[in-house]
Amino acid sequence: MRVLFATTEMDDFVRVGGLAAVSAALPRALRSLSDVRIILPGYRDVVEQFLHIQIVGQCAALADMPACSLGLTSTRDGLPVYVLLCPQLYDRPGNPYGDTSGRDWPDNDVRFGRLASAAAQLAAGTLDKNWAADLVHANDWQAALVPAYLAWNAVKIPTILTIHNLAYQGLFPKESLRRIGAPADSFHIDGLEFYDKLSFLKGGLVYASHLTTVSETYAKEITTSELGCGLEGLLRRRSEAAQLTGILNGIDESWDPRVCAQLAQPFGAGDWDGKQANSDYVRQQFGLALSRGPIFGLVARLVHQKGVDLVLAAADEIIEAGGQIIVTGSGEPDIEQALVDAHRRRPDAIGVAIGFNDGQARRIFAGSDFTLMPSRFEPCGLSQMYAQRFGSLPIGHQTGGLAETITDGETGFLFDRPSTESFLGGIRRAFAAFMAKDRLDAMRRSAMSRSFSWDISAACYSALYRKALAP
Ligand SMILES: Nc1ncnc2c1ncn2[C@@H]1O[C@H](COP(=O)(O)OP(=O)(O)O[C@H]2O[C@H](CO)[C@@H](O)[C@H](O)[C@H]2O)[C@@H](O)[C@H]1O
Repeated sequence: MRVLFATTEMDDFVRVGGLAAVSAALPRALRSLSDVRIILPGYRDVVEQFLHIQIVGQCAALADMPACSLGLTSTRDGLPVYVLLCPQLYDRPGNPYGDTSGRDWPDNDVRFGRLASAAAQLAAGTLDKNWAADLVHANDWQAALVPAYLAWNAVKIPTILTIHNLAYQGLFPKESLRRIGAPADSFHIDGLEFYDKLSFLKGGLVYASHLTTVSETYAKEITTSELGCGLEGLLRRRSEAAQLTGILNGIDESWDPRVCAQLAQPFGAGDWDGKQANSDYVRQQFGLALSRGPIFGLVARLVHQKGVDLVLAAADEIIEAGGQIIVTGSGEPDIEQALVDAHRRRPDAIGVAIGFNDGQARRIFAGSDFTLMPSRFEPCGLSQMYAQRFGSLPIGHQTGGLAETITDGETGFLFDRPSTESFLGGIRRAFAAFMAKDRLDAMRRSAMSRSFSWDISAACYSALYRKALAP
């Protein structure tokens, strides 16, 4: 079975958030089950990392989308990667979605419309004379129009769209329709139109043969007005037609503190001196005061979803009770600034590293006793799984994937509502566990024994692919 996996981030080359980790791990987990190939935009950072890209096809210009070429290359371990080469759109500084100061590129409609229409051509077999896809697996709004371009070209290939986060929809003014060469009659309530705007995500929700999201809980939550972001009606219909499935993400095998080379000292369950060496390391690295109290880590994209404001509201109580806080991540400038201000107020107790570095994140999971995840919503969440493997007990809001991957009182703590009071309830329970050494030992062992392997998820996707091909 030939599968085209369309994405805009992949840990090997470029990452903004959790999508990059999934795009690196899931296709690899599926490799033994199918011929999976990735398609990625040829961002500057991506192209620079390859020594050789073989040009396999040419895409003609379409509306405002420039002509471009399609290259084929592979990762070090041999996973085929198609790279869409269009320097005019992708050869820019900054991240995949915006400039160096974090502003979205004004032509993101054209940038990701180009990706989607090229991916549709590739899947249909008209770009690379040696390859076509039996099925397309598109991810998030950036690739959500692949099923739409296939439908507009009357190509009948089954398509799966995975929603990693419904809150990002790719909304553009009506005029974008012409810029991306979409048929005028697709601007309709049963097509791309969303409150008089063009929604890339909605295109995928309407045209994909099957939808998935990254936990069963979130698959239910997005059919409600609370978390459906205005798309709940459509999602409810697709769910009722058995066309919306929740498949939990996994994490890759590198998340093993016994062999992780980036740690100050590797350690396994029960080797609490080894874990302590990692705590000493991060405490010193972040310039925190010497302390025997717990360290609370926060590794997240710094956006409203993640409830960083709740962490700031809880900070005084954490510190008064003898705890310290270490945060790393990047995101919205005002949230980054609020964290920097908190650090300036209490440099002895709050450590902040703005930016994202995988090694740094791993050292914080290894050195912290608890990981804070007061996300308002969380489709799946990866940090709480990384944290458990590294013996940092997550304190998470009972939502989405957090509710499925944290066992309350056994591998971490769940709290009911995304409010400071409810969150503090979870934090107080964590302090109590920290004081009871036997309980802490048992919880850490239990958390660290979780595998969160990709194998189960990969088997679910593979079964879904097979079903889509033979309905
Ligand atoms: N700039 C950055 N700042 C901080 N951390 C960064 C980062 N870039 C990458 N990361 C890494 O991404 C992890 C966070 O991933 P999550 O899955 O928790 O959230 P995200 O909201 O990005 O992903 C969305 O997609 C994933 C994948 O499906 C879902 O799990 C999740 O719920 C959904 O919101 C961190 O642990 C870190 O390792």
